[in-house]
Amino acid sequence: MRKGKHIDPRPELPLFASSGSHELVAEGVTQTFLDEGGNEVWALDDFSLTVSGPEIVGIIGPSGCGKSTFLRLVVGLDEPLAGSISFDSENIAGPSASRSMVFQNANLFEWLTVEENIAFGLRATRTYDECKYKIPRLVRMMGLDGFERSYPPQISGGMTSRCALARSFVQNPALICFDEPLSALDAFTRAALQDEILAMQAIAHTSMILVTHDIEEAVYLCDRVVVMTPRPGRLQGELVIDLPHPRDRVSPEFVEKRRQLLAMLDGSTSAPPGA
Ligand SMILES: Nc1ncnc2c1ncn2[C@@H]1O[C@H](COP(=O)(O)OP(=O)(O)OP(=O)(O)O)[C@@H](O)[C@H]1O
Repeated sequence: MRKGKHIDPRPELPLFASSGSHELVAEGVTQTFLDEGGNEVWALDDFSLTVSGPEIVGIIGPSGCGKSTFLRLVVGLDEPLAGSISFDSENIAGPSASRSMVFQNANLFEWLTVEENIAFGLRATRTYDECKYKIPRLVRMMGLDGFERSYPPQISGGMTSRCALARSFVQNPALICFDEPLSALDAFTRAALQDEILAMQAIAHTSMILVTHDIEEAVYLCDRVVVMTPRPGRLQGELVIDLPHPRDRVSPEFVEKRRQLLAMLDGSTSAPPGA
């Protein structure tokens, strides 16, 4: 057999092995910070959210209402001041390979190549040797062939996002948190990456939480969208997006969901906090 980077070295081993039956339960989550002047900033207040199974849940809300704060709590980078967050009935006490995050700026390590970035989580958890067969597959799935040995400054914004997406999937997470992952991309690349996310989710059965400011992106990708109030972030409302995939962005049903979300967001920004 001819050897080369396009040959799958371990075709018998699974790339993803999620049962898709996971559950995140956040109840009454409250978080505060101290600003530079030592004043208390009330970021989240009594915020609750449940994400069950392989669904994509969008979170939208005014700037500063605590969306990123919530994602950091879910992936275990911070602890809530009050309330609880559990994943598969276990209290979240820190980061775990079962919950990954894709940041707005991709956060690739500039001193590592594309394939080393994708492999980073495997090395960190000492599972590289048994799981390195995934790297060429993820490279191919994400259209990064030929750029495996490139460094982040040498690749385009779209490739950077693809690399971050591949990295988020490498440890077979049950839940991925996306914090405005596509906001820096042009409309064409963004639309392509939205389809990549849907394709990966269909294969991996991953639960996803997507923070976005883009109403159309929320309607295109999500099974339901929660709308938050201005800071301190609370639940303002929720909209189920029960349109079949692939979604047609100009269909009357799609446009109507977009209108409903916009109306909810308008209500969120015009209502006084706590109303
Ligand atoms: N580490 C921190 N120290 C101090 N204040 C913080 C910290 N992290 C967040 N905040 C504050 O908490 C509030 C919520 O921030 P967060 O980033 O979660 O909002 P967001 O909804 O994600 O905003 P955006 O949509 O603009 O990204 C903001 O007022 C922010 O300044």
